[in-house]
Amino acid sequence: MIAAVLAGGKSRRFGDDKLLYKVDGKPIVMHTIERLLKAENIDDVVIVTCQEKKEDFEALGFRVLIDDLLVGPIGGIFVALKEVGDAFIAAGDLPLINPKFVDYIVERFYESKSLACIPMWANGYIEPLHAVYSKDFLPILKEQIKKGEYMIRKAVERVDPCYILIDDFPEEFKESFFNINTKHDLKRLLD
Ligand SMILES: Nc1nc2c(ncn2[C@@H]2O[C@H](COP(=O)(O)OP(=O)(O)OP(=O)(O)O)[C@@H](O)[C@H]2O)c(=O)[nH]1
Ligand SMILES: [Mg+2]
Repeated sequence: MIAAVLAGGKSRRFGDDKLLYKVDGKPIVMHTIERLLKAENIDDVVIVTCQEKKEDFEALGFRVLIDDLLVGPIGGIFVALKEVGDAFIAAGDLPLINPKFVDYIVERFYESKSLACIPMWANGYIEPLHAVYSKDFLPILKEQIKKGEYMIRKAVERVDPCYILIDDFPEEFKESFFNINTKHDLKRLLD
């Protein structure tokens, strides 16, 4: 399966582009990508970003898809599924993403034959940017975007996804969802 890394955000909370910010000599997004490529079920990575940042991300050596919808992550998912079919969707700012957890989610997706396989916390909060989606989810996404409804949760609730209960997993798996939003979050990464 292809992993599509969403990289079209504005990093408003971070300041400059958080995905290109270097930690241990590597852009944060490369930490995410290298971990994704360690997953046995992931064959390759594509990066989904906006036109202006195309060259910056191509320089990392991966295929870049252009998201010109400008509607947030839901647009990135739409572009990814349209171009590559079924995909593991990952936010670019997940430098501790766990390859074993990625493999597990992909396996559950194949077994369940659902339109999406999405991790969920005990309180019902979902992690839609660390999840697998089927290309058959495209018509739903299209309708939602057309309506101006950009919350991924709303699209997901229209189908019967396979939810993966995160709290059933050991602590090390939960780190997989650690994402960088502010410069302060870098501290935890360097610990
Ligand atoms: N392709 C694409 N990716 C997006 C879009 N909006 C956000 N993302 C990505 O989705 C991931 C999670 O988004 P956020 O954590 O909110 O990142 P952000 O929007 O850059 O940051 P803030 O401006 O601080 O909210 C990041 O990897 C973003 O680059 C979009 O419109 N298109
Ligand atoms: Mg955002």
